[in-house]
Amino acid sequence: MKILTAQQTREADAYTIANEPIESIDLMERAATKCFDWIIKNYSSETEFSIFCGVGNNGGDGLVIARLLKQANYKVTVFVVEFSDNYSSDFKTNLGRLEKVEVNYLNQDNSRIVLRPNIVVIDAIFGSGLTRPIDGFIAEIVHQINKNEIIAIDLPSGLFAEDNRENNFDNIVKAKITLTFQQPKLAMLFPQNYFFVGEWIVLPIGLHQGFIFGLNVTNHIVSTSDAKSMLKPRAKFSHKGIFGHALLVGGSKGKMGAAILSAKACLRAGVGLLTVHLPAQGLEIMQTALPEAMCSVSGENDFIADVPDLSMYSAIGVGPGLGLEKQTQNTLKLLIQNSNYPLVIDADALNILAENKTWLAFLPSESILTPHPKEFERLVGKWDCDEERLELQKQFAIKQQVIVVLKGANTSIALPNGYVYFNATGNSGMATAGSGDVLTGIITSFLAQGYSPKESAILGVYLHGLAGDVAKENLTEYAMIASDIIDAIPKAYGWIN
Ligand SMILES: NC(=O)C1=CN([C@@H]2O[C@H](COP(=O)(O)OP(=O)(O)OC[C@H]3O[C@@H](n4cnc5c(N)ncnc54)[C@H](O)[C@@H]3O)[C@@H](O)[C@H]2O)[C@@H](O)CC1
Ligand SMILES: [K+]
Repeated sequence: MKILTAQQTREADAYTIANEPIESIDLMERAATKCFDWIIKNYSSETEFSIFCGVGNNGGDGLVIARLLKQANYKVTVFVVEFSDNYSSDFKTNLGRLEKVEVNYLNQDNSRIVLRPNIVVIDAIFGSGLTRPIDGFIAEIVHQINKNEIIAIDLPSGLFAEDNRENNFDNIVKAKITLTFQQPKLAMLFPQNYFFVGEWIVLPIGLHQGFIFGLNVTNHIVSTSDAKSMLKPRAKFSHKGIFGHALLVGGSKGKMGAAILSAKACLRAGVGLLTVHLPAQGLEIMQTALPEAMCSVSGENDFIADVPDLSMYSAIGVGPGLGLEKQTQNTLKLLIQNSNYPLVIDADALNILAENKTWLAFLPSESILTPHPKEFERLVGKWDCDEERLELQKQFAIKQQVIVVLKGANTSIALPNGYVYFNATGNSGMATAGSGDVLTGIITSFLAQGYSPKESAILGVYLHGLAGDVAKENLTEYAMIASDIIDAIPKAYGWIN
């Protein structure tokens, strides 16, 4: 699904109004009704709401929500934040439609409000029309409402939809929930903005699909239907050769577990055959833990010191538990030089690359690198904010012609053409030892099965997160461990299909 900029959203709104049988005022009614439906499902009729409305169309949404909540017998008070006397036309119309609701006007001379702590605030001061950071009396209002529980409409007021580098972070609404129209905004996907956005929920409002289809957009979010359309059916008369033969290179003394987790995930994700190349001491451990995996044994006992014959594999993943021994580093160099197709590179393999940056130029194109933020920093240096981090990620992917999977909440996947896909599955329970090894196994599995590198990265990250969500449901995000994510892969496949 495309992530439109605020400007593109305005164009899509305008195009929809011009080309569909819907008036602007009715589109507002539709959008606000979606919010109302969500609110009444999640808040009991005892709840008291104070709705803070600007005088643009975001405020117009707030007025419609006020009317609908009042009609449903909720206690509602409206505060109009008069930042201008130029009310939008749909705002005016909806102010006229509001009946039996107390309306208070706040402005430069009168910005004092008294809010009891149990009141739930609906924030409809600014949406995508914000043009400069909030200041003055509006900032004072924001500070006051931030003490209460807040549901933000479209965007938390004060947050720009894309780039907040020039913003004043003291004057932004801190929502618990953001009900956003049609698609998440880029800023909502940055960890730094979680503090303001809270959980976001997308409410489709039926913007013109043909128009959106034609837009050139670099940022995307992976939806369930995107994942579903990528997943290939398994033909009835299949044999294991059809689903590829993966090679995983990993493991060293004390770190065999990482290789096992990766190998097990690779098999669970559906590869036909798997060989693990590991140090001699790992042979018995692997064969006992995972009888389904074949083993290729390196000459050294404690670490990997040579590259096996690569001719029979359809994909290679390297890194889990690899260690940083000098001979292992040389092995990685040889692997990069000798592989004719993209590699999946993770963990210690990334750390070795960070120490030997000249090797980056020799990576097979479309190789998939899966760093967490610290590993990515070792590759590209420090950044000041999430916007800058995204820029570094894109530039790295374009320059090296690789796919960069930057792990975290909303893992982002940058492609060699500069396009970025954000993932929305997963939870904080996945911040646990071995979770990354599991991801490497899954992505390598998809590559081996014949998925393109782009599909392997996107689908791999999606399935990994979804399996994490299954595990959370069964075990809570406090108690789940990486093996649980592997065990949850079958059910996660069921959720996609
Ligand atoms: N047909 C549509 O266009 C739809 C729009 N919708 C709503 O409309 C919103 C966008 O509405 P608008 O474009 O009217 O924009 P907003 O309602 O976000 O606010 C726009 C006004 O705020 C002023 N402003 C911006 N930053 C300011 C600041 N820091 N201090 C003081 N004034 C400032 C602008 O000059 C402008 O007059 C969306 O976020 C969404 O909530 C929805 O109703 C769905 C349909
Ligand atoms: K808002």
